[in-house]
Amino acid sequence: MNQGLFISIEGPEGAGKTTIINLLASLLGDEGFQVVVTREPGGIEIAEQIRGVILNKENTAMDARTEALLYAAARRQHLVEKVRPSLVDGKIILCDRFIDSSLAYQGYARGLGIDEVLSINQFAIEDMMPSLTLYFDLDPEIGLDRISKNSGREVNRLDLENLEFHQRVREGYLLLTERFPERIVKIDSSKEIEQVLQEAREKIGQLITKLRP
Ligand SMILES: Nc1ncnc2c1ncn2[C@@H]1O[C@H](COP(=O)(O)OP(=O)(O)OP(=O)(O)O)[C@@H](O)[C@H]1O
Ligand SMILES: Cc1cn([C@H]2C[C@H](O)[C@@H](COP(=O)(O)O)O2)c(=O)[nH]c1=O
Repeated sequence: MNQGLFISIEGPEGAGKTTIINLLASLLGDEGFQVVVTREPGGIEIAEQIRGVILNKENTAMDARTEALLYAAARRQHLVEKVRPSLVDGKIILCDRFIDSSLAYQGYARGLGIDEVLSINQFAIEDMMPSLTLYFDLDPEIGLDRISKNSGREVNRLDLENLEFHQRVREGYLLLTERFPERIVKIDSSKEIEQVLQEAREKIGQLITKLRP
């Protein structure tokens, strides 16, 4: 039985996902909620190993379908080992990226097809979807500029794709917000961090009343 709350946070590179997740976790923790911060691909040992393979800059020969399958495999393991048990324990899970990243990056931007990528992911996740997805919308030029100034962040294989690719990622996300309006909420992440945080906290608000400690 799921008693917690599964929330995914999505958006292009540099949209502010990690920044806002950490601030949200701190806010919600102060309010007495048990919060798990995690990420995809990764979050547990096996999935972090898969992350290493996918994002390795040397792996330039990686086929798009191989890439999609590796993301789905990492997702499966992470779900089984971390997301599901945390939900059963009644925790709020803030997950930095989930299935919509695969739909936007592999399905749309790589051109594999949103429905094709959805179908391999349905095998991986069965029926485990987030109750809410916060999509941080940002012009990729601004996002790439932000991460280029963040010297602590390692550049990965996906970052090295050209601007057109990152623009398609954004288009893909925008299509997803139209397709799944009951789940995905769009937030303008070109605003100041405090404003983005406040909006994200408000969107989570209605859902967490039942978990209030
Ligand atoms: N609203 C904002 N306005 C200006 N700068 C921001 C904002 N949000 C985050 N930043 C800065 O942008 C950079 C990228 O932020 P962050 O790492 O949170 O993005 P991200 O979406 O997690 O990126 P990625 O998915 O590419 O790792 C950081 O240096 C962060 O301080
Ligand atoms: C889950 C997932 C991720 N990606 C891409 C998106 C980013 O370019 C990297 C992850 O790096 P981050 O700094 O942790 O955001 O992987 C993807 O293409 N497909 C996916 O399913």
